[in-house]
Amino acid sequence: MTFLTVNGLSSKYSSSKGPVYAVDDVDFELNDGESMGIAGESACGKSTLGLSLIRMLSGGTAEGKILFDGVSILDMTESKFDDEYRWKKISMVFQGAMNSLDPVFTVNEQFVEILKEHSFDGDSKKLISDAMNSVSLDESVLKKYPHELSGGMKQRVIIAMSLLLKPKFVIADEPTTALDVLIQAQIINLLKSLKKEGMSFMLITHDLAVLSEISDKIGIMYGGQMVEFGSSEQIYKNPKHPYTQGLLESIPTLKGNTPKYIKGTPPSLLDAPTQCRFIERCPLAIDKCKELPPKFKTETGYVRCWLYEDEK
Ligand SMILES: Nc1ncnc2c1ncn2[C@@H]1O[C@H](COP(=O)(O)OP(=O)(O)OP(=O)(O)O)[C@@H](O)[C@H]1O
Repeated sequence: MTFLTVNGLSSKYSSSKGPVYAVDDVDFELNDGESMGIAGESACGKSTLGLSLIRMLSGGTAEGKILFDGVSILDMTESKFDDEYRWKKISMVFQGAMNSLDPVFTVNEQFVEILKEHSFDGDSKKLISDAMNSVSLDESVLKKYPHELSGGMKQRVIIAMSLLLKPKFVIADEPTTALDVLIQAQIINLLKSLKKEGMSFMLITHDLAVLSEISDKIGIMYGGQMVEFGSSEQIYKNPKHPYTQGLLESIPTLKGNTPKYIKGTPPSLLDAPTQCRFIERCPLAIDKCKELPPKFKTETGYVRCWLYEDEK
């Protein structure tokens, strides 16, 4: 069963230079138990997509359709969304959040504070203990202050906080960035085991290699658009968009192949898209690319590239 349907999602910020088109006309679907990876270069709209889903765009607005278990969450009042959805059904691990744990409170005090904010009046000890267990942290950690924890432990605490109210869907924005590779692997394994228990993730990262482990589906973002969406198997084995191909070729391999890089820089998001966003950097660009490509259907999703027009 599909639990998340996103259709024509566009999110804008206002800035002194005019609107920033951070997410433009994004579509995707996720079924129960499925997880999704979002990859793309810096500033291509990945975090904005996640923030749109949890309705936490500061200084921004989102339009389009987001159906969560069949209910349109963009049409709902803020108080209904806050009471029933945010943190309870959909939660988010914010980018760099492990550095924002409050240094003067113990881990337990920070958990209790979250529950207070949600006016939780049930068995808070059990809820906190469940969250700690789900991230394999010993309960002795609850008495510690953030400075007494390693980076990996802090990140687990942050993930435990996002799981506290037992959400179905967790958006994890760069949860492994700034961690060493062994700790990165631990965090990915943790997400994998939570996924086995039925939780769905949206894992946002620059790093396509990290996604392969837990994503059933992958969305590749470029210049605010999801330029390709499909099953992770298809994206890895048969990437269609020249940007996806370039991104995959830029992953270093142990075989010693020199990783390629994509020349040039991404477009400014201050201009609304009128042509293919990748045209300036695309080795396969044709005249038609001066028109904005629609989403062409692929075996498992879609690609925004004129090269696939005839495969409609
Ligand atoms: N609050 C804001 N106000 C104005 N512009 C913003 C705001 N937040 C983000 N942006 C702009 O929106 C665009 C997309 O940013 P976003 O953080 O979503 O990208 P990202 O792909 O997550 O980047 P990174 O990988 O570096 O985290 C960028 O141009 C950014 O400068």
